[in-house]
Amino acid sequence: MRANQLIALLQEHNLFLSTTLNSDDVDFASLAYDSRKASANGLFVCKGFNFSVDYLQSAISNGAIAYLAEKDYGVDVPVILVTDVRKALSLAAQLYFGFPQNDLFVIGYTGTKGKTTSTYLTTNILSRTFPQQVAMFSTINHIIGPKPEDQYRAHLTTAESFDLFHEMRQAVDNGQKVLVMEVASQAYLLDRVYGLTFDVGIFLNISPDHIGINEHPNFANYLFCKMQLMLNSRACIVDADMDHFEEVYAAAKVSTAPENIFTYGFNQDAATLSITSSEATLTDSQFGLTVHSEDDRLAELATSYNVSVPGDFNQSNATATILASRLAGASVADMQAGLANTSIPGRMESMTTKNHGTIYIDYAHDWGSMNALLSFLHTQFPDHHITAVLGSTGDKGEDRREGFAKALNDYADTAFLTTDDPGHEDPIAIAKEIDSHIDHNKVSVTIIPRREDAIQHAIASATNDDLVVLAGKGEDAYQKINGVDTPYPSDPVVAQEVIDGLADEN
Ligand SMILES: CC(=O)N[C@H]1[C@@H](OP(=O)(O)OP(=O)(O)OC[C@H]2O[C@@H](n3ccc(=O)[nH]c3=O)[C@H](O)[C@@H]2O)O[C@H](CO)[C@@H](O)[C@@H]1O[C@H](C)C(=O)N[C@@H](C)C(=O)N[C@H](CCC(=O)O)C(=O)O
Ligand SMILES: Nc1ncnc2c1ncn2[C@@H]1O[C@H](COP(=O)(O)OP(=O)(O)OP(=O)(O)O)[C@@H](O)[C@H]1O
Repeated sequence: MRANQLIALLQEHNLFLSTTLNSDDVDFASLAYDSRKASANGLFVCKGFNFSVDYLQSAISNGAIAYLAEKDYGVDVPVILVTDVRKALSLAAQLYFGFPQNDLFVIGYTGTKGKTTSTYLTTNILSRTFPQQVAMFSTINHIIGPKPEDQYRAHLTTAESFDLFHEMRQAVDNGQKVLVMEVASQAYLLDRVYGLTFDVGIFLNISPDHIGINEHPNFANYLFCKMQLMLNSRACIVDADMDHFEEVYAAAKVSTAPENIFTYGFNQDAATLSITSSEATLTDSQFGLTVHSEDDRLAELATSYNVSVPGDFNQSNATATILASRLAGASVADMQAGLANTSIPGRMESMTTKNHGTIYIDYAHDWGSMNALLSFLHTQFPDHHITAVLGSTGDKGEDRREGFAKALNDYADTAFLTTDDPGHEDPIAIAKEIDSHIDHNKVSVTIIPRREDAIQHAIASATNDDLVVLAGKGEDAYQKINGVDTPYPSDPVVAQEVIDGLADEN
Protein backbone atom coordinates (compact mmCIF):
# COMPACT_ATOMS: atom_id res chain seq x y z
CA MET A 1 0.00 0.00 0.00
CA ARG A 2 1.58 3.24 -1.13
CA ALA A 3 1.60 6.15 1.31
CA ASN A 4 0.66 8.68 -1.37
CA GLN A 5 -2.47 6.68 -2.30
CA LEU A 6 -3.46 6.42 1.35
CA ILE A 7 -2.92 10.14 1.94
CA ALA A 8 -4.97 11.00 -1.17
CA LEU A 9 -7.81 8.78 0.06
CA LEU A 10 -7.69 10.34 3.53
CA GLN A 11 -7.71 13.81 1.96
CA GLU A 12 -10.75 12.90 -0.13
CA HIS A 13 -12.57 12.15 3.16
CA ASN A 14 -11.21 15.26 4.92
CA LEU A 15 -9.39 13.11 7.47
CA PHE A 16 -5.77 13.95 6.68
CA LEU A 17 -3.95 16.48 8.89
CA SER A 18 -0.19 16.13 8.27
CA THR A 19 2.67 13.66 8.09
CA THR A 20 6.31 13.44 9.18
CA LEU A 21 7.10 10.89 6.47
CA ASN A 22 10.15 12.11 4.50
CA SER A 23 8.62 10.93 1.28
CA ASP A 24 5.10 9.94 0.38
CA ASP A 25 6.58 7.35 -1.99
CA VAL A 26 6.81 4.75 0.82
CA ASP A 27 5.29 1.35 0.07
CA PHE A 28 3.93 -0.29 3.23
CA ALA A 29 4.24 -4.07 3.17
CA SER A 30 1.56 -4.58 5.81
CA LEU A 31 -1.14 -2.90 7.87
CA ALA A 32 -2.06 -3.72 11.49
CA TYR A 33 -4.04 -2.28 14.40
CA ASP A 34 -2.81 -4.90 16.87
CA SER A 35 0.88 -4.68 17.78
CA ARG A 36 1.06 -8.47 18.08
CA LYS A 37 0.24 -8.71 14.39
CA ALA A 38 2.51 -5.89 13.17
CA SER A 39 5.25 -6.96 10.77
CA ALA A 40 8.25 -5.76 8.75
CA ASN A 41 7.90 -2.49 6.81
CA GLY A 42 4.32 -2.12 8.00
CA LEU A 43 2.02 0.73 8.94
CA PHE A 44 0.60 0.49 12.47
CA VAL A 45 -2.72 2.08 13.41
CA CYS A 46 -3.09 3.50 16.93
CA LYS A 47 -6.74 3.33 18.01
CA GLY A 48 -8.94 2.17 20.84
CA PHE A 49 -10.31 3.06 24.25
CA ASN A 50 -7.53 1.11 25.96
CA PHE A 51 -4.72 2.07 23.60
CA SER A 52 -1.28 2.35 25.18
CA VAL A 53 1.92 3.82 23.70
CA ASP A 54 3.57 0.53 24.70
CA TYR A 55 1.59 -1.12 21.90
CA LEU A 56 3.10 1.33 19.43
CA GLN A 57 6.60 0.61 20.76
CA SER A 58 6.01 -3.10 20.42
CA ALA A 59 4.62 -2.67 16.87
CA ILE A 60 7.85 -0.80 15.99
CA SER A 61 9.89 -3.67 17.49
CA ASN A 62 7.89 -6.02 15.26
CA GLY A 63 8.84 -4.02 12.16
CA ALA A 64 6.36 -1.12 11.79
CA ILE A 65 8.06 1.77 9.95
CA ALA A 66 5.31 4.38 10.46
CA TYR A 67 2.04 4.84 12.30
CA LEU A 68 -1.38 6.32 11.67
CA ALA A 69 -2.88 8.15 14.65
CA GLU A 70 -4.81 11.13 15.97
CA LYS A 71 -1.76 12.36 17.90
CA ASP A 72 2.01 12.35 17.69
CA TYR A 73 3.37 9.91 20.27
CA GLY A 74 6.95 11.24 19.86
CA VAL A 75 8.46 7.88 18.93
CA ASP A 76 11.31 7.15 16.47
CA VAL A 77 9.20 6.44 13.38
CA PRO A 78 7.14 8.91 11.30
CA VAL A 79 3.42 9.50 11.78
CA ILE A 80 0.46 10.14 9.50
CA LEU A 81 -1.86 12.33 11.56
CA VAL A 82 -5.62 12.20 11.00
CA THR A 83 -8.71 13.71 12.56
CA ASP A 84 -10.47 10.36 13.10
CA VAL A 85 -8.39 7.21 13.30
CA ARG A 86 -11.27 4.69 13.21
CA LYS A 87 -12.51 6.12 9.90
CA ALA A 88 -8.92 6.23 8.65
CA LEU A 89 -8.43 2.56 9.60
CA SER A 90 -11.49 1.55 7.60
CA LEU A 91 -10.29 3.44 4.50
CA ALA A 92 -6.73 2.13 4.86
CA ALA A 93 -8.08 -1.43 5.13
CA GLN A 94 -10.14 -1.00 1.97
CA LEU A 95 -7.12 0.33 0.08
CA TYR A 96 -4.80 -2.34 1.49
CA PHE A 97 -7.19 -5.17 0.58
CA GLY A 98 -8.02 -3.73 -2.87
CA PHE A 99 -11.63 -2.60 -2.23
CA PRO A 100 -13.03 -6.17 -2.18
CA GLN A 101 -16.59 -4.89 -1.78
CA ASN A 102 -16.50 -3.90 -5.46
CA ASP A 103 -16.49 -7.61 -6.37
CA LEU A 104 -19.33 -8.60 -4.06
CA PHE A 105 -23.07 -7.96 -3.95
CA VAL A 106 -23.25 -6.86 -0.32
CA ILE A 107 -26.47 -7.24 1.68
CA GLY A 108 -26.53 -5.79 5.22
CA TYR A 109 -29.15 -6.37 7.93
CA THR A 110 -29.65 -4.09 10.89
CA GLY A 111 -32.37 -4.13 13.55
CA THR A 112 -32.61 -4.75 17.26
CA LYS A 113 -33.91 -8.25 16.56
CA GLY A 114 -33.84 -10.66 13.64
CA LYS A 115 -30.43 -9.88 12.11
CA THR A 116 -29.00 -13.37 12.57
CA THR A 117 -32.23 -15.10 11.56
CA SER A 118 -32.60 -13.00 8.40
CA THR A 119 -28.93 -13.40 7.51
CA TYR A 120 -29.23 -17.19 7.70
CA LEU A 121 -32.49 -17.24 5.73
CA THR A 122 -31.03 -15.03 2.98
CA THR A 123 -27.83 -17.05 2.78
CA ASN A 124 -29.81 -20.24 2.47
CA ILE A 125 -31.93 -18.81 -0.35
CA LEU A 126 -29.04 -17.28 -2.28
CA SER A 127 -26.86 -20.39 -1.89
CA ARG A 128 -29.38 -22.04 -4.21
CA THR A 129 -29.15 -19.21 -6.74
CA PHE A 130 -25.36 -18.88 -6.53
CA PRO A 131 -24.10 -22.29 -5.32
CA GLN A 132 -20.87 -22.08 -3.30
CA GLN A 133 -20.62 -18.34 -3.96
CA VAL A 134 -22.35 -16.83 -0.93
CA ALA A 135 -20.30 -15.50 1.96
CA MET A 136 -21.94 -14.80 5.32
CA PHE A 137 -20.81 -12.76 8.34
CA SER A 138 -23.22 -13.44 11.21
CA THR A 139 -22.99 -13.24 15.00
CA ILE A 140 -22.75 -17.02 15.10
CA ASN A 141 -20.65 -17.98 12.13
CA HIS A 142 -18.57 -16.61 9.26
CA ILE A 143 -18.42 -18.25 5.84
CA ILE A 144 -15.76 -16.95 3.45
CA GLY A 145 -15.67 -19.80 0.94
CA PRO A 146 -17.00 -23.22 -0.01
CA LYS A 147 -14.54 -25.40 1.95
CA PRO A 148 -15.16 -26.57 5.54
CA GLU A 149 -12.11 -24.59 6.71
CA ASP A 150 -13.70 -21.42 5.28
CA GLN A 151 -16.24 -21.45 8.13
CA TYR A 152 -15.53 -20.35 11.69
CA ARG A 153 -17.15 -18.92 14.81
CA ALA A 154 -17.65 -15.17 14.99
CA HIS A 155 -16.13 -12.87 17.61
CA LEU A 156 -18.33 -9.81 17.08
CA THR A 157 -21.62 -9.21 15.25
CA THR A 158 -19.80 -6.87 12.87
CA ALA A 159 -16.03 -7.26 12.79
CA GLU A 160 -13.49 -4.44 13.13
CA SER A 161 -13.05 -2.71 9.73
CA PHE A 162 -9.59 -4.20 9.11
CA ASP A 163 -10.88 -7.73 9.77
CA LEU A 164 -14.06 -7.11 7.81
CA PHE A 165 -12.26 -6.02 4.64
CA HIS A 166 -9.67 -8.76 5.13
CA GLU A 167 -12.40 -11.40 5.22
CA MET A 168 -14.11 -9.80 2.21
CA ARG A 169 -10.81 -10.07 0.31
CA GLN A 170 -10.54 -13.74 1.25
CA ALA A 171 -14.15 -14.30 0.21
CA VAL A 172 -13.54 -12.73 -3.19
CA ASP A 173 -10.35 -14.76 -3.64
CA ASN A 174 -12.38 -17.87 -2.78
CA GLY A 175 -14.80 -17.10 -5.62
CA GLN A 176 -17.65 -15.63 -3.55
CA LYS A 177 -20.02 -13.29 -5.41
CA VAL A 178 -22.48 -12.31 -2.68
CA LEU A 179 -21.99 -11.33 0.96
CA VAL A 180 -24.82 -11.38 3.50
CA MET A 181 -23.87 -9.71 6.77
CA GLU A 182 -25.18 -8.33 10.04
CA VAL A 183 -24.62 -4.66 10.74
CA ALA A 184 -24.68 -3.92 14.47
CA SER A 185 -25.30 -0.37 15.62
CA GLN A 186 -21.77 -0.47 17.09
CA ALA A 187 -20.49 -0.94 13.55
CA TYR A 188 -21.48 2.65 12.84
CA LEU A 189 -20.71 3.91 16.35
CA LEU A 190 -17.12 2.68 15.95
CA ASP A 191 -16.83 3.22 12.17
CA ARG A 192 -16.26 -0.45 11.40
CA VAL A 193 -18.14 -0.05 8.10
CA TYR A 194 -17.10 3.54 7.35
CA GLY A 195 -16.88 4.08 3.58
CA LEU A 196 -18.71 0.85 2.70
CA THR A 197 -21.73 1.15 0.41
CA PHE A 198 -24.16 -1.77 0.67
CA ASP A 199 -26.03 -2.96 -2.42
CA VAL A 200 -29.03 -3.63 -0.19
CA GLY A 201 -29.52 -2.39 3.38
CA ILE A 202 -32.39 -3.75 5.45
CA PHE A 203 -33.80 -2.15 8.61
CA LEU A 204 -35.80 -4.83 10.47
CA ASN A 205 -37.00 -3.07 13.63
CA ILE A 206 -35.87 -1.01 16.59
CA SER A 207 -36.57 -1.07 20.32
CA PRO A 208 -34.43 0.32 23.15
CA ASP A 209 -31.35 -1.89 23.68
CA HIS A 210 -27.57 -1.59 23.77
CA ILE A 211 -27.71 1.63 25.73
CA GLY A 212 -25.13 2.03 28.49
CA ILE A 213 -21.41 2.02 29.23
CA ASN A 214 -19.37 0.90 26.18
CA GLU A 215 -22.48 1.05 24.02
CA HIS A 216 -24.81 3.92 23.05
CA PRO A 217 -25.26 6.92 25.36
CA ASN A 218 -29.02 7.05 24.64
CA PHE A 219 -31.76 5.76 22.33
CA ALA A 220 -31.41 8.69 19.92
CA ASN A 221 -27.78 7.75 19.32
CA TYR A 222 -28.72 4.06 18.91
CA LEU A 223 -31.34 4.95 16.27
CA PHE A 224 -28.98 7.43 14.59
CA CYS A 225 -26.25 4.77 14.25
CA LYS A 226 -28.63 2.18 12.86
CA MET A 227 -30.10 4.68 10.38
CA GLN A 228 -26.66 5.16 8.86
CA LEU A 229 -27.21 1.86 7.02
CA MET A 230 -30.04 3.52 5.09
CA LEU A 231 -27.76 6.38 4.09
CA ASN A 232 -25.10 3.97 2.87
CA SER A 233 -27.19 1.55 0.79
CA ARG A 234 -28.05 1.62 -2.91
CA ALA A 235 -31.42 -0.04 -2.20
CA CYS A 236 -33.24 0.05 1.15
CA ILE A 237 -35.79 -2.33 2.67
CA VAL A 238 -37.74 -1.16 5.72
CA ASP A 239 -40.33 -2.84 7.96
CA ALA A 240 -43.38 -0.56 7.75
CA ASP A 241 -44.78 -1.93 11.03
CA MET A 242 -41.86 -0.88 13.18
CA ASP A 243 -41.57 1.98 15.65
CA HIS A 244 -39.81 5.03 14.14
CA PHE A 245 -40.70 3.90 10.62
CA GLU A 246 -41.24 7.48 9.41
CA GLU A 247 -37.77 8.57 10.57
CA VAL A 248 -36.07 5.53 9.06
CA TYR A 249 -37.94 5.95 5.77
CA ALA A 250 -36.97 9.62 5.68
CA ALA A 251 -33.32 8.65 6.21
CA ALA A 252 -33.55 6.16 3.33
CA LYS A 253 -35.00 8.86 1.06
CA VAL A 254 -32.04 11.16 1.66
CA SER A 255 -29.73 9.10 -0.53
CA THR A 256 -31.95 6.54 -2.29
CA ALA A 257 -34.55 7.14 -4.98
CA PRO A 258 -38.09 6.12 -3.90
CA GLU A 259 -38.19 3.34 -6.52
CA ASN A 260 -35.29 1.66 -4.74
CA ILE A 261 -36.90 1.80 -1.30
CA PHE A 262 -39.08 -1.20 -0.45
CA THR A 263 -41.35 -1.66 2.56
CA TYR A 264 -43.28 -4.57 4.02
CA GLY A 265 -45.69 -5.26 6.85
CA PHE A 266 -48.77 -7.10 8.07
CA ASN A 267 -51.89 -5.74 6.37
CA GLN A 268 -50.06 -2.60 5.30
CA ASP A 269 -51.72 -1.64 2.06
CA ALA A 270 -49.30 1.24 1.69
CA ALA A 271 -46.27 -1.06 1.82
CA THR A 272 -44.54 -2.60 -1.19
CA LEU A 273 -45.41 -6.08 0.14
CA SER A 274 -48.13 -6.90 2.62
CA ILE A 275 -48.02 -10.10 4.63
CA THR A 276 -51.02 -12.27 5.42
CA SER A 277 -50.36 -14.91 8.01
CA SER A 278 -52.16 -18.09 6.99
CA GLU A 279 -51.14 -20.83 9.37
CA ALA A 280 -48.80 -21.21 12.29
CA THR A 281 -47.77 -24.49 13.83
CA LEU A 282 -45.38 -25.18 16.65
CA THR A 283 -42.52 -25.72 14.21
CA ASP A 284 -43.09 -23.57 11.12
CA SER A 285 -45.48 -21.05 9.61
CA GLN A 286 -47.15 -20.20 6.33
CA PHE A 287 -47.88 -16.78 4.97
CA GLY A 288 -48.84 -15.09 1.72
CA LEU A 289 -47.61 -11.89 0.13
CA THR A 290 -49.55 -9.26 -1.79
CA VAL A 291 -47.56 -6.94 -4.04
CA HIS A 292 -48.49 -3.24 -4.15
CA SER A 293 -45.89 -2.09 -6.68
CA GLU A 294 -45.45 -1.71 -10.39
CA ASP A 295 -41.85 -2.94 -10.18
CA ASP A 296 -41.47 -5.85 -12.62
CA ARG A 297 -39.02 -7.61 -10.33
CA LEU A 298 -41.65 -7.99 -7.64
CA ALA A 299 -44.80 -9.23 -9.39
CA GLU A 300 -43.97 -12.92 -8.96
CA LEU A 301 -43.48 -12.56 -5.24
CA ALA A 302 -47.26 -12.59 -4.72
CA THR A 303 -47.56 -16.19 -3.64
CA SER A 304 -47.38 -18.28 -0.48
CA TYR A 305 -44.35 -19.30 1.55
CA ASN A 306 -43.57 -21.69 4.36
CA VAL A 307 -40.79 -20.67 6.74
CA SER A 308 -39.17 -23.34 8.88
CA VAL A 309 -38.83 -21.12 11.96
CA PRO A 310 -42.09 -20.40 13.80
CA GLY A 311 -43.40 -17.04 14.98
CA ASP A 312 -45.15 -14.17 13.20
CA PHE A 313 -41.96 -12.15 13.65
CA ASN A 314 -40.18 -14.72 11.52
CA GLN A 315 -42.77 -14.22 8.76
CA SER A 316 -41.72 -10.60 8.90
CA ASN A 317 -38.00 -11.51 8.82
CA ALA A 318 -38.69 -13.90 5.95
CA THR A 319 -40.42 -11.17 3.94
CA ALA A 320 -37.40 -8.90 4.33
CA THR A 321 -35.21 -11.73 3.05
CA ILE A 322 -37.54 -12.33 0.10
CA LEU A 323 -37.15 -8.71 -0.98
CA ALA A 324 -33.38 -8.72 -0.46
CA SER A 325 -32.93 -12.03 -2.27
CA ARG A 326 -35.03 -10.78 -5.16
CA LEU A 327 -32.82 -7.72 -5.55
CA ALA A 328 -29.82 -10.07 -5.60
CA GLY A 329 -31.44 -12.14 -8.38
CA ALA A 330 -33.10 -15.14 -6.64
CA SER A 331 -36.11 -16.90 -8.14
CA VAL A 332 -39.30 -17.48 -6.16
CA ALA A 333 -38.59 -21.23 -6.24
CA ASP A 334 -35.22 -20.64 -4.54
CA MET A 335 -36.92 -18.46 -1.94
CA GLN A 336 -39.60 -21.02 -1.19
CA ALA A 337 -37.07 -23.84 -0.92
CA GLY A 338 -34.61 -21.78 1.12
CA LEU A 339 -37.17 -20.51 3.61
CA ALA A 340 -38.67 -23.96 4.12
CA ASN A 341 -35.31 -25.53 4.92
CA THR A 342 -33.33 -23.21 7.16
CA SER A 343 -32.49 -23.89 10.75
CA ILE A 344 -30.79 -21.17 12.76
CA PRO A 345 -28.75 -22.31 15.74
CA GLY A 346 -30.59 -21.40 18.94
CA ARG A 347 -33.36 -19.43 17.24
CA MET A 348 -36.79 -21.01 17.80
CA GLU A 349 -35.38 -24.52 17.82
CA SER A 350 -38.06 -26.89 19.01
CA MET A 351 -37.92 -30.31 20.64
CA THR A 352 -40.91 -32.53 21.15
CA THR A 353 -41.28 -34.84 24.13
CA LYS A 354 -43.51 -37.82 24.76
CA ASN A 355 -45.24 -36.55 27.89
CA HIS A 356 -43.78 -33.12 28.67
CA GLY A 357 -44.98 -30.87 25.88
CA THR A 358 -42.91 -28.93 23.35
CA ILE A 359 -39.62 -27.29 24.29
CA TYR A 360 -38.42 -24.12 22.56
CA ILE A 361 -34.82 -23.00 22.69
CA ASP A 362 -34.61 -19.38 21.74
CA TYR A 363 -32.05 -16.61 21.98
CA ALA A 364 -34.64 -14.07 23.20
CA HIS A 365 -32.70 -11.97 25.68
CA ASP A 366 -34.49 -8.67 26.03
CA TRP A 367 -38.05 -7.39 26.32
CA GLY A 368 -38.57 -6.96 22.55
CA SER A 369 -37.64 -10.53 21.67
CA MET A 370 -39.24 -12.11 24.77
CA ASN A 371 -42.44 -10.19 24.14
CA ALA A 372 -42.52 -11.21 20.46
CA LEU A 373 -41.86 -14.84 21.36
CA LEU A 374 -44.31 -15.22 24.26
CA SER A 375 -47.07 -13.19 22.61
CA PHE A 376 -46.79 -15.35 19.51
CA LEU A 377 -47.07 -18.57 21.54
CA HIS A 378 -49.89 -17.17 23.69
CA THR A 379 -51.89 -15.94 20.70
CA GLN A 380 -51.43 -19.01 18.54
CA PHE A 381 -51.89 -21.57 21.29
CA PRO A 382 -54.16 -19.86 23.84
CA ASP A 383 -55.05 -23.05 25.70
CA HIS A 384 -51.47 -24.13 26.32
CA HIS A 385 -49.70 -23.49 29.61
CA ILE A 386 -46.50 -21.47 29.04
CA THR A 387 -43.43 -22.04 31.21
CA ALA A 388 -40.32 -19.90 30.73
CA VAL A 389 -36.79 -20.56 31.98
CA LEU A 390 -34.67 -17.44 31.94
CA GLY A 391 -32.20 -15.17 33.67
CA SER A 392 -30.79 -11.81 32.73
CA THR A 393 -27.20 -10.89 32.00
CA GLY A 394 -25.07 -9.18 34.60
CA ASP A 395 -22.95 -6.03 34.06
CA LYS A 396 -25.21 -4.72 31.31
CA GLY A 397 -28.79 -4.15 30.19
CA GLU A 398 -30.23 -3.76 33.70
CA ASP A 399 -33.52 -2.50 32.28
CA ARG A 400 -33.98 -5.88 30.61
CA ARG A 401 -34.90 -7.32 34.02
CA GLU A 402 -38.11 -5.32 34.33
CA GLY A 403 -38.80 -5.96 30.63
CA PHE A 404 -38.65 -9.72 31.12
CA ALA A 405 -41.09 -9.47 34.03
CA LYS A 406 -43.47 -7.44 31.88
CA ALA A 407 -43.44 -10.06 29.09
CA LEU A 408 -43.94 -12.85 31.66
CA ASN A 409 -46.84 -10.99 33.32
CA ASP A 410 -48.52 -10.58 29.96
CA TYR A 411 -48.12 -14.09 28.59
CA ALA A 412 -46.55 -16.74 30.86
CA ASP A 413 -48.03 -19.00 33.54
CA THR A 414 -44.86 -20.28 35.19
CA ALA A 415 -41.29 -18.96 35.36
CA PHE A 416 -38.09 -20.57 36.54
CA LEU A 417 -35.60 -17.76 37.10
CA THR A 418 -31.99 -18.82 36.75
CA THR A 419 -28.48 -17.89 35.59
CA ASP A 420 -27.68 -16.20 32.25
CA ASP A 421 -24.17 -14.75 31.88
CA PRO A 422 -24.13 -13.07 35.32
CA GLY A 423 -20.70 -11.51 34.78
CA HIS A 424 -19.59 -9.91 38.03
CA GLU A 425 -23.09 -9.90 39.56
CA ASP A 426 -24.84 -12.44 41.77
CA PRO A 427 -27.31 -14.42 39.61
CA ILE A 428 -29.69 -14.84 42.56
CA ALA A 429 -29.79 -11.08 43.07
CA ILE A 430 -30.54 -10.64 39.35
CA ALA A 431 -33.30 -13.26 39.57
CA LYS A 432 -34.78 -11.52 42.61
CA GLU A 433 -34.78 -8.24 40.71
CA ILE A 434 -36.73 -9.80 37.83
CA ASP A 435 -39.05 -11.41 40.40
CA SER A 436 -39.71 -8.08 42.12
CA HIS A 437 -41.48 -6.88 38.94
CA ILE A 438 -43.53 -10.07 38.44
CA ASP A 439 -47.24 -10.18 39.26
CA HIS A 440 -47.49 -13.35 41.36
CA ASN A 441 -51.24 -13.52 40.85
CA LYS A 442 -50.52 -14.29 37.22
CA VAL A 443 -47.16 -16.06 37.18
CA SER A 444 -45.86 -18.69 39.56
CA VAL A 445 -42.12 -18.16 40.10
CA THR A 446 -39.32 -20.43 41.32
CA ILE A 447 -35.70 -19.28 41.56
CA ILE A 448 -33.19 -22.06 40.78
CA PRO A 449 -29.64 -20.70 40.32
CA ARG A 450 -28.07 -23.65 38.47
CA ARG A 451 -29.39 -23.44 34.91
CA GLU A 452 -29.25 -27.21 34.34
CA ASP A 453 -31.47 -27.72 37.42
CA ALA A 454 -33.92 -25.03 36.34
CA ILE A 455 -34.30 -26.71 32.94
CA GLN A 456 -34.73 -30.11 34.60
CA HIS A 457 -37.52 -28.81 36.87
CA ALA A 458 -39.26 -26.91 34.06
CA ILE A 459 -39.40 -29.87 31.69
CA ALA A 460 -40.16 -32.46 34.37
CA SER A 461 -43.10 -30.46 35.68
CA ALA A 462 -44.55 -29.80 32.22
CA THR A 463 -47.44 -31.91 30.97
CA ASN A 464 -48.35 -32.91 27.48
CA ASP A 465 -49.84 -29.71 26.02
CA ASP A 466 -47.41 -27.37 27.74
CA LEU A 467 -44.95 -25.08 25.99
CA VAL A 468 -41.58 -24.74 27.74
CA VAL A 469 -39.40 -21.85 26.60
CA LEU A 470 -35.67 -21.95 27.40
CA ALA A 471 -34.78 -18.35 26.69
CA GLY A 472 -31.69 -16.23 26.37
CA LYS A 473 -28.75 -18.47 25.58
CA GLY A 474 -29.62 -20.18 22.30
CA GLU A 475 -26.77 -22.61 21.66
CA ASP A 476 -24.19 -20.78 23.82
CA ALA A 477 -21.89 -23.38 25.37
CA TYR A 478 -20.64 -21.08 28.14
CA GLN A 479 -21.76 -18.84 30.97
CA LYS A 480 -19.91 -15.54 31.29
CA ILE A 481 -18.93 -15.49 34.98
CA ASN A 482 -16.48 -12.96 36.47
CA GLY A 483 -14.95 -12.20 33.08
CA VAL A 484 -14.43 -15.87 32.19
CA ASP A 485 -16.38 -17.93 29.66
CA THR A 486 -17.16 -20.86 31.94
CA PRO A 487 -18.09 -24.05 30.05
CA TYR A 488 -21.80 -24.89 30.05
CA PRO A 489 -23.19 -27.79 28.00
CA SER A 490 -25.73 -25.48 26.21
CA ASP A 491 -29.53 -25.43 26.51
CA PRO A 492 -30.17 -27.96 23.68
CA VAL A 493 -27.74 -30.46 25.21
CA VAL A 494 -29.16 -30.05 28.72
CA ALA A 495 -32.74 -30.27 27.42
CA GLN A 496 -31.97 -33.41 25.44
CA GLU A 497 -30.42 -35.07 28.50
CA VAL A 498 -33.49 -34.18 30.57
CA ILE A 499 -35.84 -35.49 27.88
CA ASP A 500 -33.85 -38.74 27.58
CA GLY A 501 -33.83 -39.15 31.37
CA LEU A 502 -37.58 -38.60 31.60
CA ALA A 503 -38.20 -41.05 28.75
CA ASP A 504 -36.26 -43.70 30.69
CA GLU A 505 -38.47 -43.08 33.73
CA ASN A 506 -41.69 -43.46 31.74
C1 LIG B 1 -16.33 -1.09 23.58
C2 LIG B 1 -16.07 -1.66 22.23
O1 LIG B 1 -16.96 -1.74 21.42
N1 LIG B 1 -14.82 -2.07 22.02
C3 LIG B 1 -14.45 -2.68 20.74
C4 LIG B 1 -13.31 -1.90 20.12
O2 LIG B 1 -12.30 -1.81 21.03
P1 LIG B 1 -11.20 -0.66 20.86
O3 LIG B 1 -11.04 -0.27 19.45
O4 LIG B 1 -11.58 0.45 21.77
O5 LIG B 1 -9.93 -1.40 21.26
P2 LIG B 1 -9.45 -1.80 22.73
O6 LIG B 1 -10.02 -3.12 23.06
O7 LIG B 1 -9.64 -0.67 23.65
O8 LIG B 1 -7.88 -2.00 22.48
C5 LIG B 1 -7.06 -0.87 22.06
C6 LIG B 1 -6.21 -1.17 20.88
O9 LIG B 1 -4.97 -1.73 21.30
C7 LIG B 1 -4.62 -2.78 20.46
N2 LIG B 1 -3.70 -3.69 21.20
C8 LIG B 1 -4.12 -4.37 22.28
C9 LIG B 1 -3.27 -5.23 22.94
C10 LIG B 1 -1.95 -5.38 22.48
O10 LIG B 1 -1.12 -6.12 23.02
N3 LIG B 1 -1.57 -4.67 21.39
C11 LIG B 1 -2.41 -3.82 20.75
O11 LIG B 1 -2.02 -3.21 19.76
C12 LIG B 1 -5.94 -3.39 20.07
O12 LIG B 1 -5.81 -4.13 18.85
C13 LIG B 1 -6.81 -2.15 19.88
O13 LIG B 1 -6.65 -1.64 18.57
O14 LIG B 1 -12.86 -2.54 18.93
C14 LIG B 1 -12.42 -3.89 19.13
C15 LIG B 1 -12.00 -4.43 17.78
O15 LIG B 1 -10.95 -3.69 17.29
C16 LIG B 1 -13.56 -4.74 19.68
O16 LIG B 1 -13.11 -6.05 19.95
C17 LIG B 1 -14.12 -4.12 20.95
O17 LIG B 1 -15.35 -4.78 21.22
C18 LIG B 1 -15.59 -5.25 22.51
C19 LIG B 1 -14.77 -6.49 22.80
C20 LIG B 1 -17.08 -5.61 22.56
O18 LIG B 1 -17.49 -6.56 23.15
N4 LIG B 1 -17.94 -4.83 21.92
C21 LIG B 1 -19.38 -5.05 21.90
C22 LIG B 1 -20.10 -3.97 22.70
C23 LIG B 1 -19.86 -4.97 20.47
O19 LIG B 1 -19.25 -4.37 19.61
N5 LIG B 1 -21.01 -5.59 20.21
C24 LIG B 1 -21.61 -5.60 18.90
C25 LIG B 1 -22.96 -6.36 18.93
C26 LIG B 1 -24.08 -5.59 19.43
C27 LIG B 1 -25.40 -6.30 19.07
O20 LIG B 1 -25.69 -7.37 19.65
O21 LIG B 1 -26.12 -5.80 18.20
C28 LIG B 1 -20.81 -6.41 17.90
O22 LIG B 1 -20.71 -5.97 16.73
O23 LIG B 1 -20.41 -7.51 18.27
N1 LIG C 1 -38.33 -9.50 13.83
C1 LIG C 1 -38.27 -9.82 15.13
N2 LIG C 1 -38.99 -9.13 16.05
C2 LIG C 1 -38.95 -9.43 17.37
N3 LIG C 1 -38.20 -10.45 17.87
C3 LIG C 1 -37.48 -11.17 17.00
C4 LIG C 1 -37.47 -10.90 15.60
N4 LIG C 1 -36.64 -11.78 15.00
C5 LIG C 1 -36.13 -12.56 15.96
N5 LIG C 1 -36.64 -12.21 17.17
C6 LIG C 1 -36.32 -12.76 18.49
O1 LIG C 1 -35.00 -12.28 18.82
C7 LIG C 1 -34.12 -13.37 19.11
C8 LIG C 1 -32.78 -13.10 18.48
O2 LIG C 1 -32.95 -13.23 17.07
P1 LIG C 1 -31.71 -12.99 16.13
O3 LIG C 1 -30.53 -13.66 16.72
O4 LIG C 1 -32.12 -13.33 14.76
O5 LIG C 1 -31.59 -11.41 16.27
P2 LIG C 1 -30.30 -10.49 16.32
O6 LIG C 1 -30.75 -9.17 15.78
O7 LIG C 1 -29.18 -11.14 15.59
O8 LIG C 1 -30.04 -10.43 17.87
P3 LIG C 1 -28.76 -9.93 18.74
O9 LIG C 1 -28.36 -8.58 18.26
O10 LIG C 1 -29.32 -9.91 20.11
O11 LIG C 1 -27.69 -10.96 18.51
C9 LIG C 1 -34.79 -14.60 18.54
O12 LIG C 1 -34.39 -15.71 19.25
C10 LIG C 1 -36.25 -14.27 18.64
O13 LIG C 1 -36.72 -14.56 19.93
